[in-house]
Amino acid sequence: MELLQQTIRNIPPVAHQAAAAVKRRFDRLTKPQGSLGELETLVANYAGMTGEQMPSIPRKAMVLMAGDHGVAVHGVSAYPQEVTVQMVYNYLSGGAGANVLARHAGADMFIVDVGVRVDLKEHPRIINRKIAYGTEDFTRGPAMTREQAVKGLEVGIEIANMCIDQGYGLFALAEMGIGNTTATAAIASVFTGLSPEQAVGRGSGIGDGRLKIKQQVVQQALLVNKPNRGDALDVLSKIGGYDIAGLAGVILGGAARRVPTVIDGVIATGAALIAAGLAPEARNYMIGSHLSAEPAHGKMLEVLGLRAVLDMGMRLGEGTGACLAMTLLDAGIKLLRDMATFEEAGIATAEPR
Ligand SMILES: O=C(O)c1ccc[n+]([C@@H]2O[C@H](COP(=O)([O-])O)[C@@H](O)[C@H]2O)c1
Ligand SMILES: Cc1cc2nc[nH]c2cc1C
Repeated sequence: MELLQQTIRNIPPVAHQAAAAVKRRFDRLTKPQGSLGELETLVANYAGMTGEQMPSIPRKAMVLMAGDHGVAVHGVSAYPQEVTVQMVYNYLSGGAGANVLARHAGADMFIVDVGVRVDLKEHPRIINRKIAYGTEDFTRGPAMTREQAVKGLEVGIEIANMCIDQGYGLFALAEMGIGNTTATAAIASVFTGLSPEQAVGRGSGIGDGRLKIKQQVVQQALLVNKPNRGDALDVLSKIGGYDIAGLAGVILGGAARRVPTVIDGVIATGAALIAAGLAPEARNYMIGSHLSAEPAHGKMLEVLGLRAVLDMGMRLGEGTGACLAMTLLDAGIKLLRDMATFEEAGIATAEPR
């Protein structure tokens, strides 16, 4: 609890001067003013987070939190629960979508077991921080205890600190957990006011029958647990997951040391809602990536004040959208640093209006 509280207290305000300096430089570059659109905003916001007026390409860490969800017993996923652990081995061998796009973005992957249902085989690349063998079924009571939720958050903070100590300057959130879109829909319903029917989507690709069950499951979870939206730790412990807790911790740990986090899809955004509930200032260190196909995602981003930079119908999770967004941020930083100014190129500036 101490690490969590201290981390929250340490989150600094953003450096508005650095963001303003970036905007001024974009206006001096050889292009019509504002013509790089949201790419300019992305880099300016990033500069406000890090405090650098002339940011360099950051070293990138993708933190993938894997955990199982007790609610999976209700058949709310299109895939069996074993897929969580099977995909963890796929990440370790480098063959998942997450691995391909992390390599594409130049990000190193940190694969963390925070709550997978079984013991994993020894592997040099797995970071074992297992808190429990999956969450409890939250239609019958809380998914975890408050203490376990704090532990999950502190795992994320610890991993963030370890990465920052190693020189990483940007995080991408990534997760794997069969059933985690059900937990996320419940969290989304609490923080956005969407009804369970509106918040629940097809996740990994369920049909109409499972969709109906998933809606009932979320409704039941809210009825049984009565999560208090004013207490994010209450929400996380009752209807969250270890993967979500760990990711919320990464956001907080990064924010406390001015390291921004690219959020990824609907589950990572659920973690972002938890982080923002615990520390509203943490929102200033979040970067949106894509708009997931899950129906609640747009509203969740809106509540957080985040903008999705991509809208491609993606719904894989695993940090795949966050990786693509990181490549856009890199492109923006390169433009800021490498384009010529009007003065350097001897090009006439705009006519007065
Ligand atoms: O990131 C998203 O927006 C997203 C949307 C739908 C599914 N997923 C992934 O699919 C898994 C959860 O789907 P489900 O149907 O088991 O809840 C989990 O491992 C997520 O990484 C991810
Ligand atoms: C194969 C597979 C990969 C995933 N990655 C994230 N969620 C997933 C769900 C499945 C089923």
